[in-house]
Amino acid sequence: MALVGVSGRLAGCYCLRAVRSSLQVPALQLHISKTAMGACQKDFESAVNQVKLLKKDPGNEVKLKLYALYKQATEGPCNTPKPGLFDLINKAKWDAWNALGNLPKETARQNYVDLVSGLRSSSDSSSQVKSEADKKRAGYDTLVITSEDCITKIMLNRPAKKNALTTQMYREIMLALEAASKDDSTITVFTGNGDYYSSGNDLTNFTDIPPGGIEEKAKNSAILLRDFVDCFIDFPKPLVAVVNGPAVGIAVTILGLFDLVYASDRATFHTPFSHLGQTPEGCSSYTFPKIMGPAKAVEMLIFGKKLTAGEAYAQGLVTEVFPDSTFQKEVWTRLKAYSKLSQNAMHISKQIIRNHEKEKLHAINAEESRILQERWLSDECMNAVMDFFSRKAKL
Ligand SMILES: CCCCC/C=C/CC(=O)SCCNC(=O)CCNC(=O)[C@H](O)C(C)(C)COP(=O)(O)OP(=O)(O)OC[C@H]1O[C@@H](n2cnc3c(N)ncnc32)[C@H](O)[C@@H]1OP(=O)(O)O
Repeated sequence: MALVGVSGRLAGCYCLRAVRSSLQVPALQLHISKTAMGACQKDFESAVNQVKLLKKDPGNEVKLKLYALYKQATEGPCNTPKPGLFDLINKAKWDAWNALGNLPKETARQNYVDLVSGLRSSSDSSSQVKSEADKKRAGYDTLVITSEDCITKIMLNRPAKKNALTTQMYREIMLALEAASKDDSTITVFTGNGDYYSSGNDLTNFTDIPPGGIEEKAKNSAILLRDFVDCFIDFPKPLVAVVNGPAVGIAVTILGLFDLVYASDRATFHTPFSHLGQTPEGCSSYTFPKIMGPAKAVEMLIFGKKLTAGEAYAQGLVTEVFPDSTFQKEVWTRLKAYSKLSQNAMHISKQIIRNHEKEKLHAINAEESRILQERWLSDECMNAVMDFFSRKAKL
């Protein structure tokens, strides 16, 4: 379970700043440290700044060590009250700090400097190796993007986590869509790497709490969600989902904004919002009743009924279902043929079909995001996330 920070790789300074904040090592605290510093004060301050520049997420264990050493170096031994059992993040931080016992401030400072220096050298060497891969992936950590036969393929690439969508991933998808809207391709395709299409929102997104607390987290998440969905509403080219396996949550709702949805017969479609104390997003409160009629939409969006690929086809959410054994071959043959059609005619046709709904969709998206911002602060939602991570609940 990710106790602090974001799981997965962190691409840039922004993310690391967020991680650092979640560990409560703000730069403002440096003035406290100055009084306690001896000979290596400069080294320590410089190490604190270098943490911001690390390109790779060092992982929760290391982040906890950094936090503990920082607190020990600046405040001495831990003597604050132990957080409650369910305050998982603060308890993990408190445990890490408390474990340092009476370690002298000078030693903690030195250990902090040594730890950061080790992280920097491993980060430098791994970024050298990565620079080769970057040429292919064009700077995306969580997606594999390829362009071939006038088709840009955006593949979700966290198979070990069932392609659950982290905040980094939402941002990378927005960048990828922006790039695809301007490249030479005629069609843009979304698919997943591994056995899942996507298990939806990564629930660890709810555990990385910024200094402003959960209200700030909910507000930022609602903005990110709204911006993310807006990119799909506005995407100008034919957008195709190649649903290679089960799809959950936002990976399903957003399909209502795609132009074609091809599914393997292994795929399932599940929107368990009421199980999670949440409400529909991705404009599904509007697109699903429109696509499948209100009764079937309610079964999915309120009661969380999981559809097979065949059922999703019967409801109109899926364009066509293929046997899994021939899925990739059949779908890509079809898409390659489509991609040779007249580019401008396809794009203009999409505008004619979609444009008259755009304004409405943006308004619905804003409203769904606003409602979710409130939902994320509810006990129902928080308990559901806790249950998932304590292995009490799985879909
Ligand atoms: C900016 C914010 C926008 C928010 C928009 C809101 C969107 C709403 C939604 O999307 S709601 C849907 C949320 N998704 C879920 O609730 C799915 C939770 N996952 C599961 O129930 C199961 O993992 C499963 C049914 C998808 C797959 O079960 P299975 O037994 O086959 O596999 P594992 O559970 O062992 O999964 C392998 C590892 O992947 C991790 N994982 C899978 N999905 C998620 C997820 N959504 N969030 C976080 N982590 C996920 C799982 O924890 C395993 O990790 P581990 O190997 O480290 O244990």
